[in-house]
Amino acid sequence: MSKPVKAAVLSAGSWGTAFGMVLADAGCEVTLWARRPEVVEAINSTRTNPDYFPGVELPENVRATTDPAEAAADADFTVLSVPSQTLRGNLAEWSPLLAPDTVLVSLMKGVELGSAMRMSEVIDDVAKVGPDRIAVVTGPNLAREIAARMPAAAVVACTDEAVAQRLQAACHTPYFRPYTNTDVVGCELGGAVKNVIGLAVGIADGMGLGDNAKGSLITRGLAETTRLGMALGADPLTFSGLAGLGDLVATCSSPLSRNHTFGTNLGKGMTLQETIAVTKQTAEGVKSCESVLDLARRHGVDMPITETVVGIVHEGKPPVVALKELMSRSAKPERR
Ligand SMILES: NC(=O)C1=CN([C@@H]2O[C@H](COP(=O)(O)OP(=O)(O)OC[C@H]3O[C@@H](n4cnc5c(N)ncnc54)[C@H](O)[C@@H]3O)[C@@H](O)[C@H]2O)C=CC1
Ligand SMILES: O=C(CO)COP(=O)(O)O
Repeated sequence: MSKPVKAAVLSAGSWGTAFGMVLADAGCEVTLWARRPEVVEAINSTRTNPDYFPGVELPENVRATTDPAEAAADADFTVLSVPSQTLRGNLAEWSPLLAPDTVLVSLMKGVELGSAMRMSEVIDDVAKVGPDRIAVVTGPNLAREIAARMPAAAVVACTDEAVAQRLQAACHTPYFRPYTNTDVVGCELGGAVKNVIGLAVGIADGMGLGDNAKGSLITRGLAETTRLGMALGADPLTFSGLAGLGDLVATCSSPLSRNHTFGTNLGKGMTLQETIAVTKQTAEGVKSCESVLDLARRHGVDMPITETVVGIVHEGKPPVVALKELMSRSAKPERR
């Protein structure tokens, strides 16, 4: 019998815990790293992570530790699931602990502030493992639904297709169907920018602008995501796949999405501080809207919806004023 695949998942937040369950259900031996001892204790003694998924039983082959070295030892896959803006610091600490041939897997959907790097670029910058040992999991994967083993498809992307196939096999379950893709740039941008568009749609929903507005924002949001992707060398077809349209539709239609909910609260008139105070988990678009806009400007790409979100979230622009500005931009052909 062949040895079971080992996976370390750093850390045990919402998506880390749910994806750890997927890996375990697919037959991997999974070790979750959590910062807080009480989370580790709960996982190991009650088989639940009550802060994130109360009442959901974790599979037998998931255990937890507060020691990142213990989690990372011998791992075939080292899955990274921290907020995008803390990844660089976290990985700098973890890099010396990584198993020699481990594949680093990013679950994160963000762009780093300051450097405007995608998560796989930050990983390579810090861990220096090369793109063939860095993979990305993305797509319409709201963690709470996955933890309830509700069906979803996903994309596992790596420049080395054989590595993507190994990861695909390691996370394929009856309820989680991963497809491979070698367009890492497109897959990561799809995930990061959909959080920004999710904020925009949430704001529109909060303002009561209706479903035509939602359909328009989703479509024009995808258009600006595709423009950015093409400027960065992505395959435009990636954006009509799970990492693009699929994820965008799930986020923009679900009350489970933190980005969508964050936007809805702003659109209803909450201040930024009030909205941050009621948001318990990571809403990546709040910070990444600025880094996505930075990336777009570096490449001369026009992203009006992203710019509007930055105006509302970071510059205190009232949503009604931002909407008026967005609608009164000069008329254009749909494709250019
Ligand atoms: N929750 C979801 O449905 C999905 C989330 N994602 C992405 O996964 C990534 C992680 O998000 P979630 O798990 O949802 O967020 P979360 O807020 O539920 O969990 C974040 C985890 O990181 C830990 N953490 C926070 N600050 C840290 C620091 N400074 N150092 C080390 N650990 C720290 C927290 O303790 C927590 O375990 C994000 O990039 C998100 O966009 C992607 C797909 C689905
Ligand atoms: O990325 C996600 C679903 O695929 C989760 O979206 P939120 O981060 O907005 O909750």
